[in-house]
Amino acid sequence: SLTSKEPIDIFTHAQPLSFFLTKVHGISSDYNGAYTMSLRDILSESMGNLQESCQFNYMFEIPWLIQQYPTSFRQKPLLCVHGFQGGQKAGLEADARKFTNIKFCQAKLEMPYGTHHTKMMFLMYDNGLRVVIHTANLIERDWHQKTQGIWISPVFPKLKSGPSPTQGDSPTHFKRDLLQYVAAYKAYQLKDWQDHISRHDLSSANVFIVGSVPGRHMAEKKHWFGHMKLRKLLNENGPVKEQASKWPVIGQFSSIGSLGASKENWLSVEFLQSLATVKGTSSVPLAPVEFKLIFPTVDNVRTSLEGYPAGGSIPYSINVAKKQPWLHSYFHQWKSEGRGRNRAMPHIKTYCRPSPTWGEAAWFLVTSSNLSKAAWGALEKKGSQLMIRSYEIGVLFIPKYLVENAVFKCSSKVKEAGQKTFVLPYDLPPRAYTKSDKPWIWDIAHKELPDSNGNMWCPS
Ligand SMILES: O=C(O)c1c[nH]c2c(Br)cccc2c1=O
Repeated sequence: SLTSKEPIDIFTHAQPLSFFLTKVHGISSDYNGAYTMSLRDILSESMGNLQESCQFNYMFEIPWLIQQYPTSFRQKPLLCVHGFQGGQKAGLEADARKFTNIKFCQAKLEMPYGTHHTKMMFLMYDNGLRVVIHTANLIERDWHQKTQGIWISPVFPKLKSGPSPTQGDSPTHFKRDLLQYVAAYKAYQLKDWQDHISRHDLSSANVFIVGSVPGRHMAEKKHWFGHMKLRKLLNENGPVKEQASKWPVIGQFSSIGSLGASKENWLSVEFLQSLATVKGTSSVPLAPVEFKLIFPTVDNVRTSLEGYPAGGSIPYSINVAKKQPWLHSYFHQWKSEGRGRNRAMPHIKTYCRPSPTWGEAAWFLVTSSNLSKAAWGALEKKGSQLMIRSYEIGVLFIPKYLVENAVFKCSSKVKEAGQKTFVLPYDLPPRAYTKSDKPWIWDIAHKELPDSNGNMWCPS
């Protein structure tokens, strides 16, 4: 059982799955203990003596970010990797002017409508390298009253031999795939971090990387990124057909892109085909697979801790929603009674394959990728190439690399969780929208019912 509240003890107690939610202000402390971390916790001295760090993200509040490091670490070299251009890039650099230890790397975004969504930390300690992959922007609001997901690696020790792209890899090829992801930036500012990674022993990594990099990926590269990487990983390491071909698939996210005029355009064929892949086949799923999507209702947002402003981070726009009414029949409410987070709106993105009895799961993915073709990729030219617009990254948990079973025992009831239970961010089974439920759409005004803070919502 958990004794102290020291971050390193929370970390140790959560091994080997090492999957956390961010602490939430304003809920019972019962739900801010085991399996939860704040940014200060992650960066704390108890987790390691920091030498330098690298923060990949989409949004940054520089002074707030520096404040989350312990005082003794605030002058250490910090590289911030972003996708901003023009005025936003200038604004970011201006905010960091007085912090002489901060450098920037602008990720190239050559595909229109692409963004740098990836949320990842490289933490170099005096005794090794730690990697964190998560879903929160480096802004206070993202760590205050939302549900966010975090995977934290062990501290990877330095290789006694010199740098190597292959030495110190894990059965999940974590080192190969992380180096491949970082190399895709082709950015000189990342060279030192590529070197750091190659000099460390990542053989204890027990999750797979599922990343996205902008571009038109062909031939073998088609399976390196996006939903085709997930398809490949599930083809090689997924559940066997006999066991899971009738199990449902869950998608949970905080934003949605244009998916086409009907489900066949992308969602239920191309995307679901990847998510429903079982070992040995990536052909069209034998029996139709149930696909359940978890996306907040207007009422979920209105009654949340933040109230309607929570919807400011759930950017589903009416112009996109009106083109795809067919999508909303897949939707389920945000419910997280087990984690005490019914009112902490999701900014986490997760995908998983639970059993029909909801007590087990064949795999679980936490990622920056929302439900969009920009993030996951869309096949082009008769499926010969995968077109991706944005940078994304997530980690895939496969039972046989983590527990002695072929499936995870899973539950959101954190108070009942055993050591080997996969503690979920939301309740299963998912709860369907009621007749009167509407999906949250951020540019629709709400002037009738006040939110939990007594305010209305008047987007301009
Ligand atoms: O990568 C992310 O996390 C996000 C990307 N785009 C956003 C927009 Br557009 C509006 C509000 C919030 C977000 C956001 O949180």
